[in-house]
Amino acid sequence: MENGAAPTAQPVIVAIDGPSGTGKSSTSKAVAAQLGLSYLDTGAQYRAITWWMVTNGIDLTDPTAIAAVAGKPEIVSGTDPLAPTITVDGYDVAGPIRTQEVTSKVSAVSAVPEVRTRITELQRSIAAGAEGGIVVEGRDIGTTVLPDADLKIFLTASPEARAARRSGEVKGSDVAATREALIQRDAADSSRKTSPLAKAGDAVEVDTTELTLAQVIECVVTLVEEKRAGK
Ligand SMILES: Nc1ncnc2c1ncn2[C@@H]1O[C@H](COP(=O)(O)OP(=O)(O)O)[C@@H](O)[C@H]1O
Ligand SMILES: Nc1ccn([C@H]2C[C@H](O)[C@@H](COP(=O)(O)OP(=O)(O)O)O2)c(=O)n1
Repeated sequence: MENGAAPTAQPVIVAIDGPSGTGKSSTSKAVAAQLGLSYLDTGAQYRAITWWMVTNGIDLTDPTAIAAVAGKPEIVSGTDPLAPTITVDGYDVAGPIRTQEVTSKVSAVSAVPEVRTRITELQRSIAAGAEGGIVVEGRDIGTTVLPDADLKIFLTASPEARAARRSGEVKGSDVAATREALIQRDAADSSRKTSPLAKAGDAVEVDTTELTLAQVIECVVTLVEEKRAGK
């Protein structure tokens, strides 16, 4: 410190990407809570805009129809990792965005460039406004939304582990069917033209297949602390 001022923790921006069921949400929330950072679930935003389109009867087989209304819904994300929230036009959609119908349609909606431009702008403004720093999780955060993030993590896990985790959340669900649906959604998200699901060249890849959630959290917290210490 040149002028003798006490060192302060710089706001840190952490990008966590990866396919469904790799542990992005649980890890990001816990890391943010532990380190006093904000938290943003970008998948919830794509789910929210999809929910609005379904509710308003938009033809989701027609990208032009989706693009025409992409600017209409007002999506607001609350970034407290202990109580994240999401509303559309003031309506709490935390529950409705997790239905099977929304899950099966979100890849089609999120592939439309006008949707991505709109949601990406929103994500960047939330990250810029997070004074203490933020953990942002999604599919294209390290590659497109926040390419200058201080730390980028790419989580992976075998399709079997991911399907077992997801089925564990829904009573009576079929692991084989869940696995097929996950694989299909990954393929759609990875093959779209605009900012597909991809690992940034400078991201640290963590395979969580054989790790407990606590181990993944510890690993990411250590990586953030090392970054902050300038290692
Ligand atoms: N390493 C892990 N081992 C076992 N279960 C996990 C692990 N990471 C996450 N989970 C569980 O798997 C499910 C999906 O995790 P989630 O964080 O929602 O993944 P994502 O956000 O990548 O889709 C949750 O029920 C979560 O508790
Ligand atoms: N940054 C992001 C985040 C999610 N998406 C899209 C693609 C994903 O299939 C859906 C839903 O994401 P979400 O993270 O909620 O999915 P899971 O809960 O991990 O199954 O949104 C995206 O295109 N870009």
